[in-house]
Amino acid sequence: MSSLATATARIVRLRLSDFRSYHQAEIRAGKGPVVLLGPNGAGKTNLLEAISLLAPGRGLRRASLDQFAARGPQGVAASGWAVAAMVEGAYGEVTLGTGVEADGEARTRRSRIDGEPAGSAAAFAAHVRVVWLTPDMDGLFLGPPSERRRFLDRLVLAVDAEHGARVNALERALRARNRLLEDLSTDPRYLDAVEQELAALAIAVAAARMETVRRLAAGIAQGRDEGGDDTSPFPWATVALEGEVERALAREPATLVEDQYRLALRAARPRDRAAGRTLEGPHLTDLLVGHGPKSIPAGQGSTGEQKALLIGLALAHARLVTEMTGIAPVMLLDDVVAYLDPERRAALFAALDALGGQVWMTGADPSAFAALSGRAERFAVTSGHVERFTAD
Ligand SMILES: Nc1ncnc2c1ncn2[C@@H]1O[C@H](COP(=O)(O)OP(=O)(O)OP(=O)(O)O)[C@@H](O)[C@H]1O
Repeated sequence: MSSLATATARIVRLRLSDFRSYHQAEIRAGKGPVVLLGPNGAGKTNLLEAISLLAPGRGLRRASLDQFAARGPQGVAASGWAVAAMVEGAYGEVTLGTGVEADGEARTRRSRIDGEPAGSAAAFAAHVRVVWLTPDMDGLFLGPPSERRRFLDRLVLAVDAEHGARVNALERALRARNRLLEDLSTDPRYLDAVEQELAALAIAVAAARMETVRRLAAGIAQGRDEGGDDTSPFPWATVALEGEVERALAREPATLVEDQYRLALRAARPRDRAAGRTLEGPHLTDLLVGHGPKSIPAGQGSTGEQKALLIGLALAHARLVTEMTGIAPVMLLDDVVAYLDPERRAALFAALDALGGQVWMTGADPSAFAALSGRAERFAVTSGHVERFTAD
């Protein structure tokens, strides 16, 4: 894409303390792609997960806070944990830290920028953006819409750090409405108030998702215009949203759609009370992905085609993040390379080079990264330890 900015944000040092399988670990990375090598269960994904906590949210496994603290041999968890990354970026060097303080009074996650308290990891977005692809995503196109919604919200979050707060507020408002509906003695005015807030949040969430999907689709179209052809190893995708509110927003002004949705909620109270949940709204939206060259829904492609499509989508997303933020994101590719044939591997490495951001990849077999020859920074990961990979 011609408009790609050249700024990058690289993690030059990553430090973990009592995080997952690590008591203390440090990685110093240079300019090349980082390759983490080790057998299954060695702790490679744990390292990527630590980096993913530099992005807003709960990281690439969507783990709860108590899962991060390292458990000792007796299963006793450390009282705190920390991830700290020195990032070399547009504003020079900055240290981003996140974790739970040991023996801290409240067991809440705190974030710091150069030692100063930051609101949350969302504040890191000015310094670094992180995009990831993990084996968990393999079933994305065949799985339930909730998984694609989560994937979609991550896409949005990478370009709009406030999106997470918006989605959480929407979920809270939905829970509040469902609770009020359950109680037959609820004063309808309470419901009016909750539904008003719910409608405003729903429209904000839907609009943010639509904007990201529109930009993503435009970026994919531009990539095709600039020479991406239908025989590319990572096929271009069609992306669209399927939902009532989105359909209305495509036609009508947001204020009108908000009113309509609020009235629809009011009219649907008996139905939703009987169902025990709210049966209409962007909390049920689906992300429809298609295999562009084949003109079929993504889920109808072969396993390999779905994987290739997902990689193509991740690359398109990383380009979008670069275009919108001016900084190429750090890309985390967990167990992606080993499954590709040599031609696709080479194509992936070339696409990552073109993106220009820092890449962290994992694999069990060093030969899968041979095409990177001397450029990659390789580390051997064993249970609880990371060191430079030396065996050749
Ligand atoms: N809180 C924790 N404390 C201690 N160990 C943990 C904790 N959470 C996970 N582990 C351990 O980390 C290991 C898993 O690490 P990880 O998922 O990073 O492996 P991996 O190298 O990516 O493996 P694979 O190649 O199979 O994907 C497991 O042995 C698991 O028991």
